[in-house]
Amino acid sequence: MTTQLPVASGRRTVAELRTLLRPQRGRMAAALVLLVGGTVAGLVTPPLLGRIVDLASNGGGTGEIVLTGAGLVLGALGEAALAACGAALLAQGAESMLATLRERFVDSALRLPLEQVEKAGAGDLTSRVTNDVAAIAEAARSALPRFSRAVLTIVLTLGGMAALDWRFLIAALIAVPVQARTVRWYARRAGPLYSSQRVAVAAQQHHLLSTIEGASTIRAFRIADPHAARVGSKSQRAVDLLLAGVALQTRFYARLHVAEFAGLAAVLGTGFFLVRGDAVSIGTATAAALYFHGLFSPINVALALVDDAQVAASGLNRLVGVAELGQDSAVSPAVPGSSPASSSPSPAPAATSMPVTSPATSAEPSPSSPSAPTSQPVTSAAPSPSSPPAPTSQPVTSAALSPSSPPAPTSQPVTSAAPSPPAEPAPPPVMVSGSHAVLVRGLSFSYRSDRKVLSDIDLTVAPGERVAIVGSTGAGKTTLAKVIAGVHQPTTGTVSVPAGDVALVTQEVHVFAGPLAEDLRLARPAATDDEVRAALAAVEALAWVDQLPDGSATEVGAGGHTLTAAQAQQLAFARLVLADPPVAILDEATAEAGSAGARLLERAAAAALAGRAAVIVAHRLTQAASADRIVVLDAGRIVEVGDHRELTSRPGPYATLWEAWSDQRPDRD
Ligand SMILES: Nc1ncnc2c1ncn2[C@@H]1O[C@H](COP(=O)(O)OP(=O)(O)OP(=O)(O)O)[C@@H](O)[C@H]1O
Repeated sequence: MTTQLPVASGRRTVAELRTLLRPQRGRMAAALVLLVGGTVAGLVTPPLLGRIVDLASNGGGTGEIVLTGAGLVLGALGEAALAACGAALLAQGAESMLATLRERFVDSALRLPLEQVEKAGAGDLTSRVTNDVAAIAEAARSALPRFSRAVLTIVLTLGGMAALDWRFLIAALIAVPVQARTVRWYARRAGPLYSSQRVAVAAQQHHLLSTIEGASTIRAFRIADPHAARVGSKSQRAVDLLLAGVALQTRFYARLHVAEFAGLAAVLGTGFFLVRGDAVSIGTATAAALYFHGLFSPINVALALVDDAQVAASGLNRLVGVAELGQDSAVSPAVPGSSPASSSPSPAPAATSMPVTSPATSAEPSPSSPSAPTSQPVTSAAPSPSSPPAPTSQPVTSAALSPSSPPAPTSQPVTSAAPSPPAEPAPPPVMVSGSHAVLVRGLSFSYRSDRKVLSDIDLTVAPGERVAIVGSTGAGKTTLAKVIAGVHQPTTGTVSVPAGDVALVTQEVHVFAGPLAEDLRLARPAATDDEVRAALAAVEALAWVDQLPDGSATEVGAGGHTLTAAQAQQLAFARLVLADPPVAILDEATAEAGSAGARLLERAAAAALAGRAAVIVAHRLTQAASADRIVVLDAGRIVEVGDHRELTSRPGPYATLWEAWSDQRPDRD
């Protein structure tokens, strides 16, 4: 089930617009002055035409008529020039505001908790950056200048009518109640309709995208028909709502025409009686009728643009919704305990002395472990609520390594990760005996409330230690890796990665479009050419990279040189080398390739992991055999811990897995 990303309220959006408007104030004020000037220049036309009527009916001189005609031409030219400049300035200002909002949206979207994006589906974000931005851009470019001019024309024309004779203004205002009712009637229906249109289009795009992305799976399982039917029903819903919008607009215009008829009849009738009573000349009555007729177009434009405004406003609310959400989540890592990799939905224990004497199944480092933590006791104080926010580390390492990497956690040495509100007293310091790279305490995790996927996990990984997680399919290996990496938040318990960044490398490696070296620099933008080459050499990729048409400058990714899955995986390892995080999580990173390729990738992984703590989800048990420690998971619980020699020397779950795997292995390496 998908959960749409949030939509901001109208009030929040207006507040956001006000902030965006601040730097554009000068430009917008100049635009307003120009537009008012243009409108006033246009409003001289009806009185001048009325004057020509009077001159003609009273037998005035040709010279005077020509002079009035010249005034008409000047008025038209002035109107055109001033209005064009004003509209251009207004559009520029609006575009600049939109550009800023778009940048903030992208920035926020990249910081969103992955879980939230996954729940909302890719279509939601995509439709916000495509359809919504297009609707707002269109409104900013064309609707806003037209709307501003229309409103100015209406206001100033009504003033012009009053100047001719106040009774013309009263007659013209007869149309207003009908128009006001029409607008209210329309706005009540249009808002919800456009919102549901956007939701329907987002759902349609989401299903379309996921169907295209999963095309090979759909074909393999022969489930094309139900998928096509699902896309069809989503499309039908979007079409129905779009047609409902067209029907609504038609009824809207029909009502407006009634208002126009009533208003014009009233103005002409008033003119007739005023001329008969010698209160005004025929020319003045003509000017009043022309003024009122001149209102048709701007009133229709302004009211019709209510339509565009509704569409743009609903798009704007959706953009601001994400922009604000991203700000919230960007801020949250600074709050003690709320960073992805150091989170705790439940309050941390008051004080814990570690290492805790662990039961046989607790995955503490064994004393014989080659990289056991130092025995020097380290007191690490959990940040108190009043302490300054922990500095957030660059999100570059994790984000660049895998599309499913989480935002980087805080780099503060947080061992206790209670999300205590500021009002609560500071949690007492947690005593940690020995340093650690990853500390998992009492962790449980559920995707759905009715089923625990992980239960009572305690795991400590020492700096530089390599821990392999093994277990049968569905045991919870990937889930544990993702929780440690911060992709998922623990349901209960704590995960802390005190040393700073953690990088997740999965087998779904994304190669970003662009030169290969730039792809690697996503992990470390400041990396020199030599560092990039050294990283490639470390993972044994330099030889084939040098053979590419333009070496490391070769365009790769979508539309560029196609890389094999193994090459893409090597690039992911090279990014890991460049990012140089103290902790790396590998999830089946070498499971893709065939046997020879797998050995190459295993060497690349080993090189990339050198010197850092690693949690490796091991499907090939050779990965487990070479690890410092092996953690065996079964149905979400740790059932066995030890190194390969230890675990194969006695009967147990790992020995059984090893035996079964050794029997199947064709190469027995
Ligand atoms: N996104 C999800 N939503 C709901 N349940 C899930 C989700 N991902 C995994 N699960 C369930 O959680 C359990 C553990 O899955 P997980 O992928 O962590 O196991 P695994 O040991 O990595 O398995 P495998 O070796 O097949 O990858 C399984 O029962 C799986 O069906």
